This record gives sequence, C-alpha cells and structure tokens, in this order.
Amino acid sequence: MIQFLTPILLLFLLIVSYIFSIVYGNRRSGTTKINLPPGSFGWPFVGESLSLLRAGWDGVPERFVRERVEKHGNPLVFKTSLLGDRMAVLCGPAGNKFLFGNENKLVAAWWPLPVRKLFGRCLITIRGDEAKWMRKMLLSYLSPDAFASHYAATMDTVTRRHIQIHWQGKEEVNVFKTVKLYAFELACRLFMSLEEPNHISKLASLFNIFLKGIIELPLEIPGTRFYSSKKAAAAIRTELMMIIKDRKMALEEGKASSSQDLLSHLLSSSDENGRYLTEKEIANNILLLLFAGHDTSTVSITLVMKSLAEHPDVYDKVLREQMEICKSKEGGELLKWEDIQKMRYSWNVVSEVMRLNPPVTGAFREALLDFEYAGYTIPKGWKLYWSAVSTHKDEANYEDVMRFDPSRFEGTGPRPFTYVPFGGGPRMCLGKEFSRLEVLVFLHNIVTNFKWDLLIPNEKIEYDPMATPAKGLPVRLHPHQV
Ligand code: HEM
Repeated sequence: MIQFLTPILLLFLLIVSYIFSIVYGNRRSGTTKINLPPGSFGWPFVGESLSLLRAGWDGVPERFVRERVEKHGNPLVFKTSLLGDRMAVLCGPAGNKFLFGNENKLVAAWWPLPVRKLFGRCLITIRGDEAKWMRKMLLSYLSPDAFASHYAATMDTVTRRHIQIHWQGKEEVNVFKTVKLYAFELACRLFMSLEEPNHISKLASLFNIFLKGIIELPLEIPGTRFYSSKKAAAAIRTELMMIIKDRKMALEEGKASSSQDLLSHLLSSSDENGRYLTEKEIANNILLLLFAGHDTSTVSITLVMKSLAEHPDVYDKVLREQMEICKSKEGGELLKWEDIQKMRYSWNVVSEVMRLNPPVTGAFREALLDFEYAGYTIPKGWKLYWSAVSTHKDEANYEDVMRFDPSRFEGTGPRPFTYVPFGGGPRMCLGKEFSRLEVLVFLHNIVTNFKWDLLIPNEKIEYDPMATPAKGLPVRLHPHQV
C-alpha cells in the first residue's frame, strides 16, 4: 500500500506534515527528551519514501527494511519518515506479533488519506467496537461456515464459463488482464448476483478510474486523477444504491432470497440489538470488498501460473492432485467444499508463491498512546508499519530463503508470525478463506485444461503497488489432449 503513492502525492503530504511536525514536534521536544528507535527521518520533505518506492519498482521491496536493519544495527525496529508521517517499522515475527496482538490497545488500523477519503465510512476507515461490529456483520457472510455449502459450486460454474470464453481456442493469453476480468466478474456475481455482461463491464470501467485515484494526490481539482476517481466512486455508489434499493424491494415482495448473496445478507441481517447496516454503509463496504477482493486474488493467480510454468515438476504434482479430484466425480459434477479440502499440495504451492511475492507487502497502524517497544519509545500519533515481504524473505526465518519450495508448508509449516500474507490479529484479512477458495477453484480448472509456456521467461515482477509481472505475464497455451 505504501507504494500506492506517487512522488507528487508524497511531496504534498510531506509538505503538509513538515509544517505540522514543526508546530507539533517543537511543542513535544520542548518538554522531555524521548528515546526514539534508531534510524533516520531522511531528507526534509521527502523523508525516505523514495527509497521505499524504488525498492518496489526494482522488484525487491524487502530491500528497504533489510538495508535499514543492517545500517542501524537493530533487527527489531527503526524509525523513518514515509508518506509525510513519522513512522516506526517493526520488523520480523516479533514486530508482527506485537502489532497484531495490540490492536485497539496500543495501536489501531490506519490507512493513508486518499484511501480514507475515497472509501468513506466502511470497515477500514473505522476502529474499536464499531469496527468489531462491522467485521462481524461482513464475516457472517465471508467465513467458511457461511459459504462452504454453496460458494464452491458457484465459483466453479463461473470459472468454467470464463475459461471457455477467454482461454479455450486461444493460443496466447495475457494472464494478468484476463484473470482480472474473471476476479471482478466473480465478485460482482457472488456479492450482488450481477450477471449481465454490460452492467459488469460498466462497473469495471468505473472501477479502473476509481483505482487510479487511490495512488494520487488527494486534490479535488477537475483534471486530477483524484478528482476523476472521486467522481467514479460517486458513480459506483449511485449504481450500488440503485442495486440496493431494487434488492430491498425484491426482498420485501418475496422475489429475492435473504441468502442469495452478500447484498441480500447485509440487507436482512441485524446484530443482537436489532441494528442494521445503513444502505450507505452497505454500498461503501461492497465497494471496499470489490476493491480488496479482486486485485489481490488476480495477483495470486497470476503468480501461481508463473511459478507453475517455471517449475514443471511442481506443475505435474498439482495436476496429479487435481486429476485425482476429477476422477472422484461424475462427469460434469461441480466442485464441492470437500474437494477444496483435498487440494493440500496445491495450497502449499499457492502459499509458497505468496511467501515469495506477497500480494500485499505490508500494512499500517497508528500509535494510540506513547508506548515502549524493544527499549524505545514510540510516540502517540506515530504511524507503524509491518512488512510481510521482508519477514518472508529473511534468512533468519526461512532456510535457503529464495528457493521455491512448497514443502515448507507441510506438517506444522512456518514458525508463528513468520508467514503473514493476510496480516494477523483482529484486523486480519477478512477474505482469506474466500480467496483460498477462489484461487484453488481457478487452479483446478486451469491445470486440468492446459499446460502453458511463458512468452517472456524471467519476466520482472514489479510492486506498484502489488506484485505484478511487468508485461502482465503473456503465456502460450497447450490444451491437454483428451
Ligand atoms: C490473496 C488474496 C488476499 C491477500 C494476500 C490479502 C491480504 C490482506 C492484508 C495483508 C490485509 C491487511 C491486514 C492487516 O492490516 O493486518 C487485508 C485486509 C483486508 N482484506 Fe484481504 N487479502 C486478500 C484477499 C481478500 C479478499 C478476496 C477480500 C474480500 C472478499 C479481502 C478483504 C479484506 C478486507 C475487508 C480487509 C480489511 C480488514 C480490516 O481492516 O478489518 N481480502 N487483506
């Protein structure tokens, strides 16, 4: 998420924060001397943000943390200045454990300004009991208990149709672009029962404009990307509000079922005190889930396909596991939740892909009060950062760290807090199980239909902001002969 911010936005934020830090910082330094972590706030205005961005663009996002740990000689924590904020980076499993374990006590979730402005009131922009309540409402649809019974079959249906239209009969495919279409269509279908292709593609176009503003200067001036993004977000919300109103009426008239999708579920469910989400909260949260859900899964599937092409022995083992599942089913029978549980080796492969290239490289928190960490003081209001990518790529946590080896996930798997692609604690990714299902259903369908070669061997992976092959991973397809 850090890499979302362009240099212009950084400059803007840094100027604002510099002025703020002069006013606020002087007030604090006039009182007592604080024992801050080692590190550097970098250049006036830009801090160390450009080093962080450059590491991502160069495809080595872990470099930012590694270099500073070596330079400042402390493997646990260092201070820096990023995105216009003074920040402490808490490194490795100890830092992850501390941040995940202290949510709502010492720290709370925090996202940069453009994110907060664009998403409005929804799960990621609220904290404390309110956030707990909203998470519970959303999880009652997104937890495995809720979707195990019917999601697998619906996902399988959508995936088969997608493969038939976008992959079969093609010699070459751009994996990232094509899978992105798939993930968006799947989310529209499962969250809101949208199936009409024109409606979905209208929303997808608005969504692409919306996404560009998340990485821009939050200036509401016509012509800027942020302005266009805010307008696109408003247009998406208008669409969503219409869909919500229609559905509300259909539910009242008994023409829709309360369990048909996320939307019906949110409209029909209240908490134990009879409190419902408002229509606006439902629209904002669906916007969030469409955003959080489709790019992350797209990245995972794309990188899994890259790894399988690079490791034919691993591809063969995945294919064998998936063919066993095919053999256990009647011709044409759709996947069930129990089939997903049998995909153990395939999930180890996905996990190893996410270890080496976590789709989300890390996330932020904010200090709710002054507290001590590793012998240093973290002042109230400072931002904190935990890094999945530098934890995953540290020799201290994984032997022969760069070797692709799915067997790391056999048995009890990696040590606690050394594998954190979905974060942890009360703010852990809400869509973990959903994405597991989505990635495995896709993997089942793609390997049982095709083998593929990479058209650009060793294609560079750039983090901007998520791990993406520079050219989108073009591949040549080889359908299995039946
Ligand atoms: C491979 C796929 C995915 C990865 C790697 C991923 C990763 C993450 C990470 C690292 C966080 C931040 C956790 C933290 O701050 O501690 C997060 C939060 C979140 N994710 Fe995911 N995610 C994925 C898929 C999804 C999907 C499919 C959905 C929705 C269906 C989703 C919904 C969310 C939401 C709503 C949050 C915010 C949770 C909160 O603040 O309480 N994610 N995700």
